[in-house]
Amino acid sequence: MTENQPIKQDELPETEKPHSAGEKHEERGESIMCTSVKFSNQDMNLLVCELSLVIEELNGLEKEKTSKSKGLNFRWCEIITAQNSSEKDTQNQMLTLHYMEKQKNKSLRVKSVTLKVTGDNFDSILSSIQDQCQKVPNRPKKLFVLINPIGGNRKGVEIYEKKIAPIFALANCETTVKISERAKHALEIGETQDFTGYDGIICVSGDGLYQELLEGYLKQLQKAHGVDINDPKAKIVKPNIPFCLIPAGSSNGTVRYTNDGVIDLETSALRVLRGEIHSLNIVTVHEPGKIIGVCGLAFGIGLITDLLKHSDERRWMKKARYVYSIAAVLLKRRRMYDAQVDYILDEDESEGAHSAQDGAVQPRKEWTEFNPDGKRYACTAFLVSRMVNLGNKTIVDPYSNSGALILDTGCSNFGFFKYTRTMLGQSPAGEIANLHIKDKAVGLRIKILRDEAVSSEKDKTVGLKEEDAKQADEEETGNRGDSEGVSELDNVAKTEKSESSKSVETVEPGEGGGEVEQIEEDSKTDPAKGSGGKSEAGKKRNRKAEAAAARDSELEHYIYLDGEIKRVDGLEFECRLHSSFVPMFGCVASELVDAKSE
Ligand SMILES: Nc1ncnc2c1ncn2[C@@H]1O[C@H](COP(=O)(O)OP(=O)(O)OP(=O)(O)O)[C@@H](O)[C@H]1O
Repeated sequence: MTENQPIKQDELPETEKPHSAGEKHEERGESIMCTSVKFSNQDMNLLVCELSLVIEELNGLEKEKTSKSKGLNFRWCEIITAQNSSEKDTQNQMLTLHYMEKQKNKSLRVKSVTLKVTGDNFDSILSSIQDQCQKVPNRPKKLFVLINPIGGNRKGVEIYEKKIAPIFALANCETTVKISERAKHALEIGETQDFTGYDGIICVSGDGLYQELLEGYLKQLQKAHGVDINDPKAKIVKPNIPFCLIPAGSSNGTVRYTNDGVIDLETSALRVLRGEIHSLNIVTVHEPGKIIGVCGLAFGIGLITDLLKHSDERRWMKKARYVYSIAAVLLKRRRMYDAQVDYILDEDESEGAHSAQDGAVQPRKEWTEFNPDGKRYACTAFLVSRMVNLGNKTIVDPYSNSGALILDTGCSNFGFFKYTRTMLGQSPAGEIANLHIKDKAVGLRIKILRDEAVSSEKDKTVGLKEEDAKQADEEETGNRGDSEGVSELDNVAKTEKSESSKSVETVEPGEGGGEVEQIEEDSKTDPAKGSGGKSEAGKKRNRKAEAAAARDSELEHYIYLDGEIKRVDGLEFECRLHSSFVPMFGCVASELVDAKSE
């Protein structure tokens, strides 16, 4: 495979196990060469065929008609290579076949079998097998490898050297290996590296490094083709070198979705050799006039960002920070924001609002405004893949031509948990009050509106630094001590329990809006609490209100991109989904294959 050849997609057969020689016999194709071998102490034939490598009993063809013959039938994509292992047995000509085998848990493992060649054409049979291995469609000959040394549990380099490099070496893949030296280094590498001649780009990392490398590479590609990547309507050029992620990150979402749920180092490396390629959607995220990110999993604003930022600031709490932040943000400081949201749906996928041929954005539909009363949101998220409802569970289809929008206009905590469980593959959530799901989304525009009254209140506090906002936050959640933290978590459980016993509760828009509204309300009835209040309690409340407003203004400037939070200056974003865009070594989830064949 060379860089400019079209990638042969989805060409490979679905099964991944060598078959007994009698099964699927028709799939072996024409015989190219044959020799006699000893296998399991039996005299057998070794046949190099067009489609497969067959080890079968002598006269297997005739025998097969009457009884099931012993032996194996490997597709070429399953054979890694063949080696001369005669040095282990100088009296005989020994040939070792290295192949991949699918395990019960869907992972792939390297296996070997050694045969004594009793025929007199040892050298030619060996080179014939090696030739066939080189001809496997999409099996790379030259790979570019980028390792994140600090991703996940910081073992990227060790993982690559011990587990991955030997597999690529076995398959005679030439590799160029680089280690990212700092944050965003991958972006620079993507923009500047000459990828000519590479048949695959391998990221030994989590999702973050891969997204950075991809973004840089896309920028390089568009520049070379004179396409303005900053324009959300531009037909951006697709990469034609397939990617693969070796899961060395923390969450490894891309690997999960593209590898049938298997997050396993060896399996990912073997997927590269197997050469099965499917293309993933991406979403480009733009501010007016400029691209600000590329995502392969999800984009979000609001609750999802607030949660991540809250927990990021408490890294010292280790894993407990997630539970703590969920409790703190959901129960105490749920922020609502005003926004105008517009979207485009790909309602007729058969015709395709997006052309799968060139990845161009060709929406046939106009933007539709999503217009709930009051335009208030707790969260807006754009999932890059569709969630497919399989009845008893949901599954992410990363190869669908569209994504899903989640518009939370103030759903209850229980609704939020219920939907989160759905996204993790549990049973479909069904209707949830104030949670609006738009399936087959291909475009999203968000403009955060800053209400004049609130805005002027916030503007007064703009001078307050982020630290002041944090301090207010700490006053509310951080300084209450462990026992109170625990009791808050208890409350989560209680809330969940009580809410689960009734029908989904509707939260009025603004109810979760935090303390600002509450204080404004209080000030109407209690002058001491109002802005003119002179009492110490009143002043303290005012200070807290100002700090909370500053914090909310601050949070309005954070967006969520594939698990990372990013600070941006503007309040207006446009997201465009580019379907079937990034070629990725992987497979289709078995449940989706089953569902489609039903
Ligand atoms: N040498 C380095 N020093 C500091 N940061 C780095 C270095 N190399 C890469 N990074 C940064 O590490 C960040 C996270 O990388 P990555 O996604 O690989 O791991 P992760 O966050 O643990 O996994 P996941 O994204 O799956 O949760 C990226 O944003 C990247 O910029």
